[in-house]
Amino acid sequence: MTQVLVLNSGSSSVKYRLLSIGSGDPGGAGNDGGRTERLASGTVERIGEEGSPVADHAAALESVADELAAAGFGIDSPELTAIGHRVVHGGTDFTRPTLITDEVAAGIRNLIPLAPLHNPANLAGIEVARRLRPDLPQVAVFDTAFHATMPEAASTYAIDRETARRFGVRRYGFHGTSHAYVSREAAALVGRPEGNVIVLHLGNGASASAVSAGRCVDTSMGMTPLEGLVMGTRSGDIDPGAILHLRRTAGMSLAEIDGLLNRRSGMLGLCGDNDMREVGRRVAEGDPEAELALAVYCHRLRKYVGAYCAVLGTVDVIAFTGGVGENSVLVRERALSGLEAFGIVLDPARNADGKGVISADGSRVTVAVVPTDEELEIARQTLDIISRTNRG
Ligand SMILES: Nc1ncnc2c1ncn2[C@@H]1O[C@H](COP(=O)(O)OP(=O)(O)O)[C@@H](O)[C@H]1O
Ligand SMILES: CC(=O)OP(=O)(O)O
Ligand SMILES: [Mg+2]
Repeated sequence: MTQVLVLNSGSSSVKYRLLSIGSGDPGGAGNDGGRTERLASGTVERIGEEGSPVADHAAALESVADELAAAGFGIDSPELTAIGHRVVHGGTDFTRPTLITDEVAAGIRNLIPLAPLHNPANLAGIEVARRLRPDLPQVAVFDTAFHATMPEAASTYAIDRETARRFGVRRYGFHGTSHAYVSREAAALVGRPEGNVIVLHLGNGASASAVSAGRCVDTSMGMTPLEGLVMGTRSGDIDPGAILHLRRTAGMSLAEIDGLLNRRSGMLGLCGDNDMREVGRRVAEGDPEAELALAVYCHRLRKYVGAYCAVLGTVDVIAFTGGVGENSVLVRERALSGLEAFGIVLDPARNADGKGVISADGSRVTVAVVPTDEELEIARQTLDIISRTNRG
């Protein structure tokens, strides 16, 4: 048995999970034959927020170590084999899980301008974990990796080629660990591992992907995790002309525009709440601001579903995942309403239940709720790299 600690350091939280993984499962895809056991897990939240006891990521990692110790697992345990880290942006340099060295850490640091909300947090987690356990192999698993196989037609922005090349302006895509895991699970659910899948990962950040035979062919996030769907605090798609207008005519600084689009937009900007549970409550009370916010959110989602039906040609299964995707009956219902002509028909009772298949028996496309498990996927990929490294 080997133990792997997975750290998913977000901008304001650190999720951790300690897993025991049987030696027969060195991390490959597919089922783990029940050999994987969750020993401990948790989330340290509200990092750096006003009044929070957790000042920064270093303090958060100390809390993680304390919580593990309280559960009977010291972070200094000799049984710990490796630490796997989620890293959001891998750029073009990192398209596979990578053993972390000083050079790799520097590479992740160089990518901060492309993911200013995420890479600093990921890096902080890596630095503290390496300080606590310099003896252990630590592996970075990149959100961008799964999307590296996107066709050029999907990854290329239609701007001057030379400028794009010089400054790395292209589409990378994110949440790849989740899209990889969920698309595989969804394809298996309908017995079509080579099938076509649309994954809707709806968390605080949100993205859609179109996956064919296990390969990502398009995704809604782009060069940064700002493009695409409406999110908790991010705008998603917006006319770049609007940004020029805010700069030129409204005189906003780039920092102000950055703050606007990344932190004061999305559901928060539209209605003052970024928690979909609260939005749902307000919609039930007939609150017009919340109603418009939900309408914008679901309209954008429906557009991407339609677009990815076109990109894929045929669709076997649509999978909802992430905190909103797994829990919001309302979002699933609104996003897929009116798509009967596409062969997409929900079963209201199954949708309300929200477990597994939620489409009607006659629906040509299967719709399912598929809980994501980024931590398990990161643990598998971490062990996979380590066993490869050990084999030479
Ligand atoms: N029961 C629920 N109904 C609707 N939304 C929910 C529910 N539970 C959680 N959510 C939403 O899930 C979102 C967080 O999703 P999650 O995947 O945990 O985020 P993260 O991107 O931080 O991993 C929040 O917007 C929250 O409102
Ligand atoms: C890339 C991204 O948006 O991640 P998260 O959903 O964790 O913010
Ligand atoms: Mg998430």
